[in-house]
Amino acid sequence: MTITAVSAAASIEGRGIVKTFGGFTAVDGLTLDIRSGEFVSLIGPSGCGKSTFMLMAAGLIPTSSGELLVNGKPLREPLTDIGIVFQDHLLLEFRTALENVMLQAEIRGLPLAPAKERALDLFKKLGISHAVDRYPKQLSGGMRQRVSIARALIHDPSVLMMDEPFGALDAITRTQIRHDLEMLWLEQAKTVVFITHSIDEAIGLSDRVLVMSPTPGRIVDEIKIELPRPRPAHLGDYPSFNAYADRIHDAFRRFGVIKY
Ligand SMILES: Nc1ncnc2c1ncn2[C@@H]1O[C@H](COP(=O)(O)OP(=O)(O)OP(=O)(O)O)[C@@H](O)[C@H]1O
Repeated sequence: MTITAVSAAASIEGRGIVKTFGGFTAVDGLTLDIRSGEFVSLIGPSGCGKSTFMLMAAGLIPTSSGELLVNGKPLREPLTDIGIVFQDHLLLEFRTALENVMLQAEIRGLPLAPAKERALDLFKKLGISHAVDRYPKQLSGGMRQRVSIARALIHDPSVLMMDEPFGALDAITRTQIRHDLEMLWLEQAKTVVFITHSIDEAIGLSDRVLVMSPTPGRIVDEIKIELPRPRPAHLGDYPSFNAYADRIHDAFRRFGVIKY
């Protein structure tokens, strides 16, 4: 099985990023460095500007001030070398799982035979080979998100952005899909920006967790996660997991997001 060569993973830097909508400041002076090939989670309360940051970092909406650099170059237009997974799978109901993934290849004008080979390989690695010819309504929520991940990776992008991709899934499915994503990332070495409300998910997946304040969003803590990979389903097996989780809870307590 051949897989298209892995493109170099991109670095993303934000320097004093501010985003206002009318008179409302959604993101306020966000500074961060996401290194090439790093898995970084942004965790923060609802409405703190996580998705807004992601859309800016993807070049889909402009910053109000501050600068975003991708591979050291100012970001001036939408990134194309990127795959995005949202909480909603956004699959076309009239296309099969494989056809949904191939749509990305078709739109990008990729040679279809190698793209199909890569799609089938991704389906296999994501444990959904049996579902290639099924339509979205014939898939479980977890399977649909796996198809969304395959669609985001079919063109071998250097950045994968994921906005609460597992937010609508049950806890058991989340535990397995988290592992599958980690294994895929270990193999494919993309830069991943992962937005989540889940402390387990952030610690279970990330090299670094960036904790955001309530609105207007700023980074208030940065936690390097030094747990071996692949990480277990039960993260509490590591005493340091509890220390990382406490630190995130403490940040939210400081800002009154958690009151007990
Ligand atoms: N296009 C827009 N126009 C006006 N306000 C907006 C717009 N987009 C986002 N906002 C506001 O900016 C703030 C941040 O929104 P954003 O969706 O980035 O938060 P979030 O942290 O991703 O939230 P959640 O975790 O609930 O998804 C919110 O108050 C939201 O209402």
